[in-house]
Amino acid sequence: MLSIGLIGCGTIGTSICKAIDNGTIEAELVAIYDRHLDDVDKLLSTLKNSKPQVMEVAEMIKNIDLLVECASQEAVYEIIPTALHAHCDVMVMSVGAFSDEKLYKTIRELAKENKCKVYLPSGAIVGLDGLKSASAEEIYSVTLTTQKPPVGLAGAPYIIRNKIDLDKITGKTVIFEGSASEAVKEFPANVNVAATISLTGIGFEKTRVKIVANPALTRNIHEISVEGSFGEFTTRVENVPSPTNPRSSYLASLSAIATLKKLSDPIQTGT
Ligand SMILES: NC(=O)C1=CN([C@@H]2O[C@H](COP(=O)(O)OP(=O)(O)OC[C@H]3O[C@@H](n4cnc5c(N)ncnc54)[C@H](OP(=O)(O)O)[C@@H]3O)[C@@H](O)[C@H]2O)C=CC1
Ligand SMILES: O=C([O-])CC(=O)C(=O)O
Repeated sequence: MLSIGLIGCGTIGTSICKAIDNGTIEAELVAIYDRHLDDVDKLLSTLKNSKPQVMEVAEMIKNIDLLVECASQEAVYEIIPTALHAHCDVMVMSVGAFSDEKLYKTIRELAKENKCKVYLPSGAIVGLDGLKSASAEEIYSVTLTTQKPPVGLAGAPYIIRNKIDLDKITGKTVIFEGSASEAVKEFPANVNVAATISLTGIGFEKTRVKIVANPALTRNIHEISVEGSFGEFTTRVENVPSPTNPRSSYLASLSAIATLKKLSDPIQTGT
């Protein structure tokens, strides 16, 4: 059975651990870690069948087949190269880190050298299958429009640097328009999906991102519009925010669980 170690015991990490614990994912949860040890303890107390050890990455990678990152973009720098050196496969949620071309190339090369896989779930968006198919030929444009309630953008470096008072936003307001490359740096915990789209489609510079704060919403909406030699499509998802982290949509947790489930399934659907 697949042995899993997980870094980041917040919203997505907790959902994954529970899905392993209740048998939805066929795997053994061997080790977990978070920089907030009280969050680790809280999670451990909810698990009925799994008894993971609390270990930092250096120790964890000696005991697992697959390392799951659901922590932060900064964690990707710290842990993913280390795990690949140790021949562990990895699943990354903080995909925005890959806008750093040097990091992306290093991880790609390490994965090849060590015969490892790097799994990047679709996360909070729908339509990655179509984009992947379309990328077999020419794609002319890709645009992501993300709308979140103002609280779903709180804490982003762009909001803080530009002193945007989210409490004062009373109507639908465009907060940011630019490349995916800028978007994932300015909103590292809000639009990792822009990175997954960029890696699948036409890259971080050509992918356009618009971020809208909309106080009338209770859901996180992501719309993707793609034009290419295949024709064009638009997808739209209205995501329920995770109760424990309004920035992260619940679908992102489900997508991580689905990716891990797929690893033990002999039949693989979708492109
Ligand atoms: N690909 C996608 O579609 C999506 C990706 N995400 C991303 O996935 C990641 C997890 O999301 P979510 O579970 O909602 O986040 P949470 O904030 O709920 O949980 C993350 C936990 O990991 C901890 N952490 C961060 N960095 C490290 C580190 N270097 N070492 C150990 N622990 C660390 C955090 O601590 P602290 O609070 O101190 O940072 C926090 O306790 C985030 O980066 C998020 O932006 C989220 C939604 C969709
Ligand atoms: O969960 C979402 O709606 C998207 C998100 O936070 C991310 O991509 O970082």
